[in-house]
Amino acid sequence: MTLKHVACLQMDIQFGDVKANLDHIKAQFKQLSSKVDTVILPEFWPMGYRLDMLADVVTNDLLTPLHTLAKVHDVDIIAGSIPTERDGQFYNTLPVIARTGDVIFSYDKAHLFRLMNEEQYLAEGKGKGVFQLNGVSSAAVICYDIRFPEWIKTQMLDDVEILYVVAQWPKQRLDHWRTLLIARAIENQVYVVACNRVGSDPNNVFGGHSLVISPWGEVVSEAGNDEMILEATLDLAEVKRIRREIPVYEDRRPDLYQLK
Ligand SMILES: O=C(O)CCC(=O)C(=O)O
Repeated sequence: MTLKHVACLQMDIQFGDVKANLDHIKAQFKQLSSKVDTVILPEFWPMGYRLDMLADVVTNDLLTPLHTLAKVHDVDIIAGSIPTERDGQFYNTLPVIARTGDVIFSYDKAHLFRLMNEEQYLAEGKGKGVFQLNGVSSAAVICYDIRFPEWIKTQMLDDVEILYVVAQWPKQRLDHWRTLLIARAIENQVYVVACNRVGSDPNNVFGGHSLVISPWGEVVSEAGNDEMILEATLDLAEVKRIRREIPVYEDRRPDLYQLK
């Protein structure tokens, strides 16, 4: 299968209101076109950056309704992120839910964003975000992670063709968002599918501009500042074509790279 049709749910997130956010997502799934095979949600969609609520939010069963949405709509879901708790610590966790309803993978945000106090509430993830989805080698990271090209490259070396990014990226640094995402697409020759939120919370205004970028760095589709569903078709044959044209993976010189 070389064609994929993705949909980013660029939504506003009600601060601390898990039920309202889940209801909104359920309503948005009813608006998807019949072509969509993969849906992407934003970071921390259950409650936004209401980090003092983590202990309360983790008591909600958020996966069961997502399993149902995946099965009923016959789509895979890159489920933004939700808070999880393990061994007495909270994580910013991105679950991947297959259309069968199974959680096939989950990734914990590796780089915690001090500007939003994440390090005071959350533990750092330790594993890569690489998984297979319907035979396509894919990766997923969360927001601030895109500022670390060596982290992204580490994952792309597993033959990744699509990089999913889920975010709550503030409007005031929207130029960084676009530039970093386009650079990650060009330097890794991958499709980038990035879902941001809109709206505001007591501390930030969020920038929207969810993006789908080709492995050549062209913007395939871009949202504005409003709530919307951003749909786009990816032709994965392009990844192989571009890697043949400019063989950056073969031309790498890891013997020269000292990143410690
Ligand atoms: O890196 C940035 O400017 C934004 C990062 C961010 O908002 C986050 O990781 O939640």
